[in-house]
Amino acid sequence: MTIGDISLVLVGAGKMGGAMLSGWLDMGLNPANVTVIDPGLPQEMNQLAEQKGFRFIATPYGIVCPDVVVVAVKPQVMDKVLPTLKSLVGASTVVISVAAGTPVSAFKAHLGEEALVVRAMPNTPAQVGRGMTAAFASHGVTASMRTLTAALLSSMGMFVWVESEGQIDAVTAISGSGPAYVFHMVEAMASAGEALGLDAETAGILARQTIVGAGELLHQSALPAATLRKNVTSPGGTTAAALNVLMAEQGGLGALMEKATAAARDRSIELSK
Ligand SMILES: NC(=O)C1=CN([C@@H]2O[C@H](COP(=O)(O)OP(=O)(O)OC[C@H]3O[C@@H](n4cnc5c(N)ncnc54)[C@H](OP(=O)(O)O)[C@@H]3O)[C@@H](O)[C@H]2O)C=CC1
Ligand SMILES: O=C(O)[C@@H]1CCC=N1
Repeated sequence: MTIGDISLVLVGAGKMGGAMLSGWLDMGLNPANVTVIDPGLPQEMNQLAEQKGFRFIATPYGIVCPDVVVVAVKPQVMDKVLPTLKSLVGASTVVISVAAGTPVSAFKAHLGEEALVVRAMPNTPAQVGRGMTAAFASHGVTASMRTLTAALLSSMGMFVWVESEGQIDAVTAISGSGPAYVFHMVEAMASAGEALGLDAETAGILARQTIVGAGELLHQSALPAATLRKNVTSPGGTTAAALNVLMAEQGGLGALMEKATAAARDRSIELSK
């Protein structure tokens, strides 16, 4: 089965649901086979539905056993949303949840023990085909369903399976939330540029384009990040002066990143309770 043949219901048309949907439509998902459910009927998604030709409705009604149901609502509303999905999930429907925290057991509790659940953790660069998604397939998900899930999730960037559900908490902390860390780096570099005397507009352009360029270089180059870093760093030069601060064992970025990602991982675990 190719992505063009999949019948898909997306529950939750917010930032992540919308990003995935844009990516999938660009990659060949047939809009005629797509239904999006979101009670708020957000205006932006309404316009996209009219433009692309998929069905956009407020409540799950008149949908029978799609190949895939993707759940992209906040973990906090999951207990309210899942009971409304029981009637549309068939024996061969794969339920792919992208929610942080919500465990497979919560899906089975609402949809039935036999429900075929995949927990996936994408990120918003999926919107432009540069996503990173990792997923865990629960008991009962067959090889062909894994293939179908992998086809869908790898269509929006890179995709890997993880072998235990617990690893999804770490994935969430690194690649799920990760784009926000990079966007914050742009903000921090722009502020630092202003502090060094650049005007706000120029500092913003320099910071943003530096991250864009470094990201594209990482994308196009086969070299490890450490080598690309060394290629910028002249001995005794300006980069080395900055890296002495950023790579300091005490108070450097490494220690800060460990602390930040541990906080994200812990929050993911908390959300599962
Ligand atoms: N944003 C990200 O980068 C990532 C998010 N995720 C996960 O994706 C999920 C969604 O996050 P995000 O997109 O950021 O959140 P958003 O709030 O942007 O999106 C959630 C959407 O679900 C809608 N919704 C609420 N109740 C229902 C319902 N009963 N049926 C259908 N839709 C409903 C919300 O409507 P309303 O606003 O009107 O309540 C909203 O449009 C979360 O579980 C999050 O953990 C995973 C990876 C990355
Ligand atoms: O912030 C969150 O909880 C979600 C999960 C990963 C990215 N956004």
